[in-house]
Amino acid sequence: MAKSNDRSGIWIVDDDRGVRFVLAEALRDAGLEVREFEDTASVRKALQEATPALVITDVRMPGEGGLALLDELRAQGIEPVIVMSAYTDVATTAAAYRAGAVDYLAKPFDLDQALASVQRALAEVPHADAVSVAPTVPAHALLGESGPMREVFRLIGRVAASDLNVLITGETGTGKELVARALHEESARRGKPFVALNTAAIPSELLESELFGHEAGAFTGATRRVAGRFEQAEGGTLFLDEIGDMPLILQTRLLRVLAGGEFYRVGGRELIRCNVRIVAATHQDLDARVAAGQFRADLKHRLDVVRIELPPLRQRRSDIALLAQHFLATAVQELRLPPKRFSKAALKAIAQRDFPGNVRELENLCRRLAVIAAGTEILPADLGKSTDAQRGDWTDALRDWADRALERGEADIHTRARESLDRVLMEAALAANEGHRQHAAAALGVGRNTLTRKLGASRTRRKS
Ligand SMILES: Nc1ncnc2c1ncn2[C@@H]1O[C@H](COP(=O)(O)OP(=O)(O)OP(=O)(O)O)[C@@H](O)[C@H]1O
Repeated sequence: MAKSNDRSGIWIVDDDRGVRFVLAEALRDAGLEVREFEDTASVRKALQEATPALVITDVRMPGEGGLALLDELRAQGIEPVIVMSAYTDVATTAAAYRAGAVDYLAKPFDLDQALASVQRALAEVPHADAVSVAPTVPAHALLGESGPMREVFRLIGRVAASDLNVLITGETGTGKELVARALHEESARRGKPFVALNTAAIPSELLESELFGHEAGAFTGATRRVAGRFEQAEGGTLFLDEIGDMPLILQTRLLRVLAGGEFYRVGGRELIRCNVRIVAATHQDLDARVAAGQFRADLKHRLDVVRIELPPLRQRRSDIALLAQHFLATAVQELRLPPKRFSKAALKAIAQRDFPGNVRELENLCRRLAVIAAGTEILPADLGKSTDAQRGDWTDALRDWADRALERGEADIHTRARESLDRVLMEAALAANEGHRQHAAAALGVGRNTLTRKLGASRTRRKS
């Protein structure tokens, strides 16, 4: 068959179906054409008929690995190639760049980071018009009919067009990132990048280079110049999530950049001017952190020009039915399940629940119901099943937590999970034994010293 000269589409090569799916969905959401491959053999076959605009490949796969494919692609003049891998050792990374990769995504990666990398790479492709590149991920609908949400919509409408910095506050899962995207989409910056960075998920020693980029040779392993989030967001909006957790030293650096509108890359000498709107978010009480000396008052003033407070879901129960129906329909469609709907009684029962994890928790519940409810109509009894499943098997909740933490690339997941496990067990045992340590230790089947040591560790950590 004749091979077309058009370079079209992004080809994703990974034996892990989950990674392929998530990445492909994100790229399609951004308006890009995507093909998925589970091994290099199927890529070689497809190359006989078509030429991709860009290839994103995993390194280690059963059979032939991604680096061999890179050689082959280079021989055919097919560039750029982005490599992704869970192996971030210097040898693998260096081998990928030597073989001609333009970027290296360390798994688990942040989807915004992957998208930014793809867009940078596509900008280099000679016939890039063969691929439709949407500059931003389209905003997902921010739903709500309750009084508090109407107030949020009104505020978004009022401040979006201004270039004022916005601080969004609210408990976890209340939709802070969605509000930030809505602010961007409703502003004149729409069409320019929306770049999100969770400052709490990045080790503090990497945060500076993540924000401002670095030059080749700036530190060990910095083999080439990398643009930071500020540069990636040029002309658009930079969303700094969990700003309350930003280390003080970086708060100082950020403040200087916001005040002066210019910065240096790490290890760089060229002063870079930036035009970026900052939207920050936090689930913490920023005023309390300022009072405690953990957050700079002057930085807070810069960020907190307009404040949007997202109420927890339990304070806007009238939104629950609308959201639940939306999430159920979306889950059914995504998972390709037969259509399902809530009975009136089930919707009423859901609306009466408290959701400590807010909209995200409701979304997870609806996804679970989409899978486990037997009939086409979800009944109150199905909710019971879902709760029992959660209560009976806490590993489901742990799994949800781990999935989320991994997706966000958070650090020290294992340590934090162990600490939570210890804390929950100890608190439960102490409560059940009226605070009597010896009895609590005996009930848990651990020694008293172990209990005391762990209690001490958990207290210190919570204070810090
Ligand atoms: N009003 C809403 N309408 C539709 N979906 C929503 C709404 N609010 C939140 N969601 C969905 O709930 C999930 C959590 O929202 P989001 O990530 O914006 O919360 P967040 O407050 O930024 O959470 P965190 O503080 O944990 O980062 C997302 O999947 C989002 O799409």
